[in-house]
Amino acid sequence: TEYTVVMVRHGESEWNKANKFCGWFNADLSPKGKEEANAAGKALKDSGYSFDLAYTSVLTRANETLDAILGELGQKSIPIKKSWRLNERHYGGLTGLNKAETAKKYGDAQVLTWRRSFDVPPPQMGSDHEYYDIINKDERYKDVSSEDMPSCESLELTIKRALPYWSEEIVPNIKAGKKIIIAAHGNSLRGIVKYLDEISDKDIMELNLPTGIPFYYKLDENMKPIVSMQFLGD
Ligand SMILES: CC(=O)Oc1ccccc1S(=O)(=O)Nc1cc2c(c(O)c1O)C(=O)c1ccccc1C2=O
Repeated sequence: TEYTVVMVRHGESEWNKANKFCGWFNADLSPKGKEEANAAGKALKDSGYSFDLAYTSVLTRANETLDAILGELGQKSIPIKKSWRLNERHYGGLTGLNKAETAKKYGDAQVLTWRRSFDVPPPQMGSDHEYYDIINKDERYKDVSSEDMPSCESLELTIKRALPYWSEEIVPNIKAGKKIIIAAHGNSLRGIVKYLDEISDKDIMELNLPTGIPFYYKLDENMKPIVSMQFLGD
């Protein structure tokens, strides 16, 4: 038995364009990001893909990417399951800062440490942070327990909260024979990919998934990759 699952990182967001840490801030796709999403849908359509079930985060940029893809496929009626566990990494107090502001506020050495660390979180987002209320009071998180709600995340913590969703929610549906697409974020998809291909902590930090280009895994009955991270159009 062989299962195919498709994954795609959302297209460029308005904050990516401004090189600002976005994380759990709910930025929209930029016009370019929308174009990327449409192109992803066309690529999947041209390759003859169709899906029974879709997964995404609770963030609009991923939801819009999925919506554009399903629109291209004429499959807007399939069930879509959303979870905060597929959200982007939470950048805590860095949320909203751009490169210059980050370096100015924390210094290049600290930035370099953060960039190179798998388990070092950025500073927490305090309740005085300008984006604290818009994130923590968002309806999207009404069912998330307060101990699950992060104030910042290392890549390690991001992966730790994403993987249970893969194993407990997505895998059973793959095994049930559902054709699945996951539209999520760079770091939540890193978690799934790291687990599937048994990638080291060090190597996963080198892996930057391109935006808006779908890739698939072919998995055997034990969910072991037969084909890993095959990008469409390759
Ligand atoms: C390409 C770019 O301008 O990246 C930005 C964007 C905003 C701030 C800093 C930068 S940077 O040029 O220092 N590069 C840069 C900086 C960083 C990261 C990163 O992946 C990166 O590429 C992180 O993952 C990261 C993770 C957790 C805390 C801080 C950083 C961080 O400070």
